[in-house]
Amino acid sequence: MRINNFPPNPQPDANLGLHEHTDVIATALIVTNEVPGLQIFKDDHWFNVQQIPKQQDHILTVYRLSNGKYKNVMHRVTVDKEKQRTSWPVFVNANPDVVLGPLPELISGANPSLFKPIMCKDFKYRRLSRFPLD
Ligand SMILES: O=C(O)CCC(=O)C(=O)O
Ligand SMILES: [Fe+2]
Repeated sequence: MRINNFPPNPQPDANLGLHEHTDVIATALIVTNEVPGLQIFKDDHWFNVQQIPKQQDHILTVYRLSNGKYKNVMHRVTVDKEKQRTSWPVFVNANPDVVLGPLPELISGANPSLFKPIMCKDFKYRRLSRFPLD
């Protein structure tokens, strides 16, 4: 779990709390203090994620498992002009000793594998170290 704190900022040109990124892990459950700010990138636009009271946002990082069909969600956080925003993302990691690769049932002659299998711990290390991946 991580705790993010985004103090308010009235300056419109300094309103980015967390730069655009994708998460490394399998799933992130994000609990917030219900101050909006999370945005996702889709079709060349940033969209505000609607806050559903007492619910969690769900970001799935299944790019490799789905052989590229489902993309990791690019997201960022903006800060509010007046209200402090706090979020508690709970990152659900894959088993480090499991091999991560496209699900075999998704691979065919017409849909060849885009990724080499890699141990989850090696994948996480390479992503966090910004080393190249296929
Ligand atoms: O605060 C949020 O809603 C998202 C935080 C986030 O993307 C992260 O900590 O990786
Ligand atoms: Fe994130």
